[in-house]
Amino acid sequence: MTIDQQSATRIARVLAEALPYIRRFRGRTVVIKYGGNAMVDARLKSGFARDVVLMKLVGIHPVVVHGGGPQIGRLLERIGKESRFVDGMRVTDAETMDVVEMVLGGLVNKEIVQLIASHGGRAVGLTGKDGGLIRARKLHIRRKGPELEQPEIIDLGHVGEVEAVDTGVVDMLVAGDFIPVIAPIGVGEDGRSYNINADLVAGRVAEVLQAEKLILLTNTAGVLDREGRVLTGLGPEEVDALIADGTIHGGMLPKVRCALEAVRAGVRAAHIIDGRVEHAVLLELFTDEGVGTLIRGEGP
Ligand SMILES: Nc1ncnc2c1ncn2[C@@H]1O[C@H](COP(=O)(O)OP(=O)(O)O)[C@@H](O)[C@H]1O
Ligand SMILES: CC(=O)N[C@@H](CCC(=O)OP(=O)(O)O)C(=O)O
Repeated sequence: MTIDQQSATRIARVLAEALPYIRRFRGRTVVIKYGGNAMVDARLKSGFARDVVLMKLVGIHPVVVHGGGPQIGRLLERIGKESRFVDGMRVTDAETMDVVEMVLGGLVNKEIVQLIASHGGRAVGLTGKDGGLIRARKLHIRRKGPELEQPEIIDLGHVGEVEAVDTGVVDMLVAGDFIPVIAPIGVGEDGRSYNINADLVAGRVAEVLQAEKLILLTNTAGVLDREGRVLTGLGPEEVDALIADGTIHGGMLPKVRCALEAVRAGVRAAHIIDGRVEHAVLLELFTDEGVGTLIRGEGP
């Protein structure tokens, strides 16, 4: 194959820009949360898989945690069940839990594993049940309305939060040059399955692995202000204010919360980026500008 002068110059420029980042991140772990809303078409899914395989090729260790909320919603709709969310969390009764487990642990997980395989990578799909990866406990949401004296406790059914992460199985896969692909299902002490928001799982996995980066791929350009502009360099105070005035709500709530937790707990950086942009992950990793919203820890 021959390449023309213009393409050769462009490739050389891209490589020169990427090289310092490749050197910096080699041997380090990057946790990528692949949201269901970012899995929109075959071209984008393929681009995502290619990026993950390329990272591995240059010596970075990607660990994928995926969502699949819209995919769960579609199957529930087919069986005549309505989806209901509280603060971005799906209310999950026993029947919904079965659907969640089938869609996340089966359909979506294996689709991503296969996508990575078709681009030359070796991925292994896991749920939090495999190798004792994610111990969960029931999540209780507390809400304090202006008219309430005591906070109201909302029962979301089989919705969990992460109690503990044992990354033994992930470490083993990474050491064997595999790419772990994790579905956000945890198991309680009682042996019950829990549906956990994928952002929360990604954040905790990144923490325990002390990842270089946590990258959350979603369907917006990042965290947006009321005028729709992308905000970046957000710390705890800014995030609190944006939640309080309602600018950040719904599905963006668990993202910003887990990103803040992760950077507080030692993950070097957390980013919320647009999964609808082709090669968004590589643009974030390997360009000076990066993309989307950077979440920072304490201080300016
Ligand atoms: N300030 C905000 N900036 C961007 N998106 C926001 C904001 N507040 C709420 N959202 C909502 O959060 C959604 C992303 O969360 P979610 O639907 O759970 O995506 P994912 O499937 O990627 O986890 C956006 O599509 C948007 O509707
Ligand atoms: C408790 C809870 O809400 N769990 C999520 C798990 C999937 C998920 O997080 O998917 P996205 O990342 O695509 O939103 C759900 O049932 O939709």
